[in-house]
Amino acid sequence: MVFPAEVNVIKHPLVQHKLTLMRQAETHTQDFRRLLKEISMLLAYEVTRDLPVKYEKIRTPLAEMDAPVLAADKNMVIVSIMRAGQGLLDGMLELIPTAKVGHIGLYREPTTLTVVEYYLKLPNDTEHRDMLVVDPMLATGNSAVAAVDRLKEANPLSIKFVCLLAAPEGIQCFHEQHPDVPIYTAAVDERLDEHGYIVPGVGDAGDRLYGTK
Ligand SMILES: O=P(O)(O)OC[C@H]1O[C@H](OP(=O)(O)OP(=O)(O)O)[C@H](O)[C@@H]1O
Ligand SMILES: O=c1cc[nH]c(=O)[nH]1
Ligand SMILES: [Mg+2]
Repeated sequence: MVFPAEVNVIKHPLVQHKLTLMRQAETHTQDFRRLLKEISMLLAYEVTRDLPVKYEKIRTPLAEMDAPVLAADKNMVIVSIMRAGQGLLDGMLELIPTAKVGHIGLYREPTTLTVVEYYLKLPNDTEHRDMLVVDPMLATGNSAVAAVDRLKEANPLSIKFVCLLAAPEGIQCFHEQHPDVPIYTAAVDERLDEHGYIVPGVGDAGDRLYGTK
């Protein structure tokens, strides 16, 4: 499984407009969650551009035709990095309802920014599936690297990492460890602050999604 490293920034105006709304400090939980769901559908559209299709004979009201459908033998697994990954997962599943879902529970220890894994549950046929790993934030990159380290053990056909925002530091770290995994993001921000938060960013994605502190 070796692909060239890539960062795909989805510059579509709808994505950028919704991201701006999410960034604003006065945007409350309900709207933040709705906007992330809407953006995740648009990201899903971009990240699935190369899905294979096959042709099946169908009948419209007027004629028969060979029409494209998703090739059933190339189903996907979407893995959410909990907790904030859930905010991307929901929209993706609306667009790709046949995908199976895995969960990996990780949190960033706030002082050292190292990663603690607390949960892992994957479908048992992952080696026959293409995998999308979703988490809104790629900050230091530690969480994404730890997740993909673990998920590679399940030997999926391919892996793509999908986020809302990435910091240059996180992209570099991720590429060093996983040069074969392309990144899809709505924006690459300026930098990390001294607490490892993305600046200008959206703040703490999990807290803003679920109204915690
Ligand atoms: O690139 P990193 O520096 O590792 O930071 C990114 C991680 O931080 C956030 O999760 P958090 O640890 O806050 O957990 P939560 O989703 O449960 O809020 C975010 O959802 C990523 O998983
Ligand atoms: O800016 C950041 C960095 C890590 N996790 C977040 O939720 N936000
Ligand atoms: Mg958080």
